[in-house]
Amino acid sequence: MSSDVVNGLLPEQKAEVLLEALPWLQEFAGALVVVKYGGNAMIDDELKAAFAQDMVFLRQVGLRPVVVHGGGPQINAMLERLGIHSEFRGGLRVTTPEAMDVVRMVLTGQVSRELVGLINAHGPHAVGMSGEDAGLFRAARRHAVVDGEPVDVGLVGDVVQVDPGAVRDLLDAGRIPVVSTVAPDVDDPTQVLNINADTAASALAVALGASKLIMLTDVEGLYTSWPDKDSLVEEISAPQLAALLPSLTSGMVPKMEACLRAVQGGVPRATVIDGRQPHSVLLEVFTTRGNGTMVVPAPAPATTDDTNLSKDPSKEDGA
Ligand SMILES: Nc1ncnc2c1ncn2[C@@H]1O[C@H](COP(=O)(O)OP(=O)(O)O)[C@@H](O)[C@H]1O
Ligand SMILES: CC(=O)N[C@@H](CCC(=O)OP(=O)(O)O)C(=O)O
Repeated sequence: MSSDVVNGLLPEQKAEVLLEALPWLQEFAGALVVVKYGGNAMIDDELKAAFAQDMVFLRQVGLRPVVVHGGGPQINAMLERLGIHSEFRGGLRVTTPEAMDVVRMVLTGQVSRELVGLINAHGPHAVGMSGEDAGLFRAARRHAVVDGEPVDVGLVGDVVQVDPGAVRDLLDAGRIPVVSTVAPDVDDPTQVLNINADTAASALAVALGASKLIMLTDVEGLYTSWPDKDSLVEEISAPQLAALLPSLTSGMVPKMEACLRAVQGGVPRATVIDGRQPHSVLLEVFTTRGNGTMVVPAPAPATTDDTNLSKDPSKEDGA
């Protein structure tokens, strides 16, 4: 809502907007929330600045946000500039040693710096750190799975150890940690691996015992039969998601796998939201309807129509 729109509201309407946040402020007081900011949702400067404002807002009202960022499109752009070929298999970048240098440079040296700067425009809140810092992550080489078959994707890892001590120290000092997802290989710490940011955010959320994992992407949420717009899912339980996973494709595979792992690891909810909407995080945390797709541990209590995961517009209209 622009300030013009807000100024156009009656005082009682302004109060109503603020009051809608009250139960959520109470529920999330002190809550640790891991927010994964995908490169595809870093569309323009205004949107990135709005995201930074949201992080400061969360911190200022007593939550403890931890940012884990991606940067896939930004890595693509740099690889292209340098004339290095790159492709994705099963949602993961095939990472050669040459590409790995670029991944590390772009994530830690470019995207992290930009987000830290945008947050710190509001005060000395953000501190950037890589998965390499203070033993935060250790990773093991992983394969992608394409058509049920394992595929070698090079220097790509999955987080197998998390030492969240440094992140906790920063949170305890009132800071906002901003994490980039490069990690040493557990079998050869001199080798760094490229970690999909969804995967890393999930591992960190579990290790920190986060109250919530929020994933910002460039789509409204999970569609059960992509790209059928009527198949957008509002809420899905871990068992339902586990059954759906083999049918998912491209970037949704690591993203929904990450949500599932987070919830199975004890995070009470993981949401995928549309980062193209300015202030999508504030809307997700502090409004009653929220937005996007929420993954929860157990199926919601049965309703008259408990087979349909999709939003039913007729119900939204109160019909
Ligand atoms: N079932 C699905 N539901 C929603 N999006 C899907 C689905 N299958 C594929 N996609 C694609 O996945 C993209 C999000 O994944 P990705 O590009 O990796 O995002 P990010 O950069 O935010 O991690 C969407 O823009 C959409 O094009
Ligand atoms: C292994 C792998 O695919 N790593 C990702 C890391 C960045 C990322 O995950 O960025 P988004 O969240 O913007 O997609 C990559 O190289 O693009």
